[in-house]
Amino acid sequence: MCPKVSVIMGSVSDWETMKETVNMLAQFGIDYEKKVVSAHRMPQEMLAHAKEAQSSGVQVIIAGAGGAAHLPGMVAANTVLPVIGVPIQTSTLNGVDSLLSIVQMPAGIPVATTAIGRAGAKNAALLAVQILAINNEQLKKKLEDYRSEMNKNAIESSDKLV
Ligand SMILES: Nc1c(C(=O)O)ncn1[C@@H]1O[C@H](COP(=O)(O)O)[C@@H](O)[C@H]1O
Repeated sequence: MCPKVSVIMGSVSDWETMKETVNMLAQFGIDYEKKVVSAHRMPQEMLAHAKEAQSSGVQVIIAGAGGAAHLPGMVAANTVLPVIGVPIQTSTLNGVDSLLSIVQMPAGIPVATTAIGRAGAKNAALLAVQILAINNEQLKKKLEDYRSEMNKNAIESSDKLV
């Protein structure tokens, strides 16, 4: 199966966070690929990845990066596929550096930016699923079931207030 979502990250050190993304994609039965691709350390490979994604059947790219997080923006500049950026939490500046590097794109080249860290990594997957579900009723139903389950758990969580 060719991957529908390409999950890339600037370094193997981002994997702990980006695992949340692939786990959520797997939960929805989405075919994905995962790769280390760095705009800084692998500029030629990054360019090739962005340029070839669409023709290889990818529909959404999720890019996690920390610090001077140029990867999502540089990938977005080289494809018209939707790009979702995940700011990795950093030890020096808590991920605010990553967030600001990803979110402040100039008009014309959007990157859909999530929250910092693991919650953002999870939401990146959910947003990708929502994009894929636009033309997929089965996937839409899975998203509705996921929301219902979350709603039920939240309501029942009051019982834990003892
Ligand atoms: N932000 C980028 C890019 C990029 O944007 O191209 N390449 C690596 N990195 C980030 O550098 C941080 C530290 O990486 P190392 O742990 O490998 O030194 C990682 O969070 C990675 O995403």
